[in-house]
Amino acid sequence: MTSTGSGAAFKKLEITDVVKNYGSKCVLDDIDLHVSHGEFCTLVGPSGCGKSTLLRLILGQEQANQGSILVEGQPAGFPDPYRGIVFQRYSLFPHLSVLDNVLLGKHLTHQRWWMPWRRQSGWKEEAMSLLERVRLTEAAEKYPHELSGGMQQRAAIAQALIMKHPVLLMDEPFGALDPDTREDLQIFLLDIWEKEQLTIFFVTHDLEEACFLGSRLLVLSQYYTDDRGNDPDVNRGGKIVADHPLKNIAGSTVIKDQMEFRDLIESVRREGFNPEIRQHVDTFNLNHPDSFRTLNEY
Ligand SMILES: Nc1ncnc2c1ncn2[C@@H]1O[C@H](COP(=O)(O)OP(=O)(O)OP(=O)(O)O)[C@@H](O)[C@H]1O
Repeated sequence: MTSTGSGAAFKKLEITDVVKNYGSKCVLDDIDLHVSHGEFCTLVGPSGCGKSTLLRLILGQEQANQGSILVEGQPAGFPDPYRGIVFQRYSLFPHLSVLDNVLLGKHLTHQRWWMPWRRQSGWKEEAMSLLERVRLTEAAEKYPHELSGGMQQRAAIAQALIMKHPVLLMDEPFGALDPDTREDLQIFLLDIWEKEQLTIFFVTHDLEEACFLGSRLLVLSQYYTDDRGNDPDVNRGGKIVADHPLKNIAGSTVIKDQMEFRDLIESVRREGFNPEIRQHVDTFNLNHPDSFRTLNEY
């Protein structure tokens, strides 16, 4: 794609009729989705429904078999500074200090092979200010193994933020953390999302986390029916079966105790997680204005 470089304002990601197969197995079956600047999309679904695959397609790490993924109207192509990713683990290099880990992306994108490994003026200040933002100033010269899991993920977020990727993709970034650290980082991420006006695509197994963090909740599932009927042998890939606009309140977890919030979690569970309950494609509750479904021919 034609990149406008990191830090550019992002307007729209358009996914249309996307199909992804691995061999004869259909993993994603006709995905249609538009994501606009500033949305915080959380993506949930049963194991194996294709969440990480969808993230890899958006990143450009893999290519769809059919359909198109456009970023600013250009084919998503291969990974570029437009899209950054934070994984559950292993985003940090163990032999680099926290500061050097944060600076790594700068070196890789700006340095040439004939240049010595040298920080350019301003980079260190920028990295230190981000480390302050993620509350890791004291840990700047430490190595990843000297940090707790929560600190490592905060460092990984700083590593992604320094690149100013217009779209931040996060694959279970808090999945390995204890509940308190996880909630702490949820609040932290909401705060950064709001202040930096990021566009985030966040995969999680935790429905509470998805309902709490997102401005938009997407449910991807292989448990649905269509005109092919209920035959379990039908090679059914994941589809977006629900798309809910959400109202999140940055900085407050009070919403987690409210009945409406608990009800939403239960309805999401029914919509996509129970193989015994299968909606027909015609009844999907895609009630977000940027969600739509093109018709399949079976
Ligand atoms: N490179 C690959 N080659 C073959 N099959 C793959 C490959 N990557 C994923 N798959 C298969 O595609 C399906 C979807 O995998 P994916 O990891 O995207 O699901 P997921 O929803 O993220 O799962 P989980 O919630 O368990 O992490 C799985 O059946 C998986 O085995």
